[in-house]
Amino acid sequence: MNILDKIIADKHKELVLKKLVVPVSQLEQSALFERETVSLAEKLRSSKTGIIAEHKRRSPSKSIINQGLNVEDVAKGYEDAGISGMSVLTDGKYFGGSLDDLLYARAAVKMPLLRKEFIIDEYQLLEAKAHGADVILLIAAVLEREEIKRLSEFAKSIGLEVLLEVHNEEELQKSIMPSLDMLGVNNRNLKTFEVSTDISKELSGKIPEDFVKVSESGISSVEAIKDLQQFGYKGFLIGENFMKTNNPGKAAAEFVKTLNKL
Ligand SMILES: O=P(O)(O)OC[C@@H](O)[C@@H](O)c1c[nH]c2ccccc12
Repeated sequence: MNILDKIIADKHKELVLKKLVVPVSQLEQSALFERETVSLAEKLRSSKTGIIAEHKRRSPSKSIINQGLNVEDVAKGYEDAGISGMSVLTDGKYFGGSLDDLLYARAAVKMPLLRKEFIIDEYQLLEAKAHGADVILLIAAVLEREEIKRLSEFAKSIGLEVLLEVHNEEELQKSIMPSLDMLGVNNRNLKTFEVSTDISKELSGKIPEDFVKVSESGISSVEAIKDLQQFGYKGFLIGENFMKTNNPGKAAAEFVKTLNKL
């Protein structure tokens, strides 16, 4: 079984247990459930730099990235860096994250927050909303077209934006539908962990204009961004490059500054 299949199998188990402990009614009672969300797509459309910085403690491909930071400090640092939004990994087993991370980030900042999770069920969308997310991720590699449709429409109905992630043309073609806001191309193949921005370039022309294009993973230089901007990308999801430092906010601020100068 590849890692992605393993993660999804675990997610199914985790969800059965979670639903026993926290019923939907409880999620809907969260004060955050009524919160008006902020649009990441709009921020990206109007930004010159379009950085979405991620909070990621560890990953299956790199093991430990940074375990010693406080998520609120990271969130504030990112916000002060003038980026467009933040991605918060909430998977515990493989990425060392939690819904509490999302909640603490929400309490610390106003910018759009993406719940970075392996979404397979509406319940996780209610959780995202109840913990202060503005945007959710759907991964085409693990969802059928009908599931993408159902989940994205549900997300939109509770005010969440949708970033759909693909890794190849087949995933892209099966996923295009009006209930998506942003289309992300993951430069990391989640099955083999190989990283190359070539895939973002290859797929760029096949993404319809109405979606904001996001290039995800393996980005560590401003030159790579300048290059991807030529292919129409407006958003750039960066994790490790900032998280591996002891001050991700500062690293992001310097990155944005250099990018603005180019
Ligand atoms: O740390 P990187 O290489 O900058 O990548 C960030 C982000 O794109 C990556 O964490 C990611 C992209 N899609 C995902 C899906 C699940 C988990 C993680 C991811």
